Amino acid sequence: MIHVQHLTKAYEDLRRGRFLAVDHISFCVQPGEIFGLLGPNGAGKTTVLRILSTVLRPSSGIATIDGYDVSHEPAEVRRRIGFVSNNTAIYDRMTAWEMVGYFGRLHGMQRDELNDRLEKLFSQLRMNEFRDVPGSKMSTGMQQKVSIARALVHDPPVLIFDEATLGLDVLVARNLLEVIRELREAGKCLIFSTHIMSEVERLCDRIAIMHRGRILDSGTLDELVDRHEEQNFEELFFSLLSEHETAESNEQNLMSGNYQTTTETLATTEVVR
Ligand SMILES: Nc1ncnc2c1ncn2[C@@H]1O[C@H](COP(=O)(O)OP(=O)(O)OP(=O)(O)O)[C@@H](O)[C@H]1O
Repeated sequence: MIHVQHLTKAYEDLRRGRFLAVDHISFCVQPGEIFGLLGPNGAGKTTVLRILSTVLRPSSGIATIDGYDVSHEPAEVRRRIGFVSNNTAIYDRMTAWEMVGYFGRLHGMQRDELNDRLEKLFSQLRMNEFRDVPGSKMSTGMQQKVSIARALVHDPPVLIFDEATLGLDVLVARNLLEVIRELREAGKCLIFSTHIMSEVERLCDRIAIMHRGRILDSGTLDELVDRHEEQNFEELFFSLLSEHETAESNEQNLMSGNYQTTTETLATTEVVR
């Protein structure tokens, strides 16, 4: 359903010059699967998700959703995706019902079809008790549900969650993860970015660990832990990041003739940790 091949996004800024925010990454996600992108701030997760949702154009590489290319067929891609972030951008004066309906109309849904869909969504997401509450009076949990309903209103097969639990209290975040699991059961294809390890551990079928634009490794939780012979996921995560940083600094040192072996540098890293 989602296919990404050698995807790259280059940026330029005053401090770093030209650099790759996304550096030749590849992965696929199937229907009925939750794929987690895990990485620290600046890893490139949002950039990948913005490319998938057609907001940004890649510098090179290919990304398709249901066979449609994000660069060449953006309208077809947008019909097939829903995007949820932590920025709910709820309109103060619209009620929950009006807001989700408004997005349905933007997707070209006709009145009868839209009403049926809203009834279904509001009961599925348990939103009926606040269907007439305006945005200005909604709790954070209500706002987050509206933003999910808005992303689901046109019944897309693919859902993209970008740090969607950021800033939510524990209970609301837990409910959101529950909704995501239900969407998987309904056969949706889900991609979920976070910097919180426990979320991917609890939720994701497969995980890609991202750092400085690259996917360092990907697989199921068990595959990752086995492959790297680490005690647990946390150890594995930090050791992958530190190996990558060592390799990068060795590359730079090599240029300046100040080369250290990976083992030597890693040993130093262990002590620092
Ligand atoms: N428009 C831009 N111009 C230049 N650099 C950018 C731009 N947008 C993002 N970046 C840089 O690209 C890198 C990846 O950013 P991105 O937002 O994708 O990371 P992230 O993994 O989502 O992290 P975060 O959780 O902090 O958003 C970062 O180094 C960021 O500073």
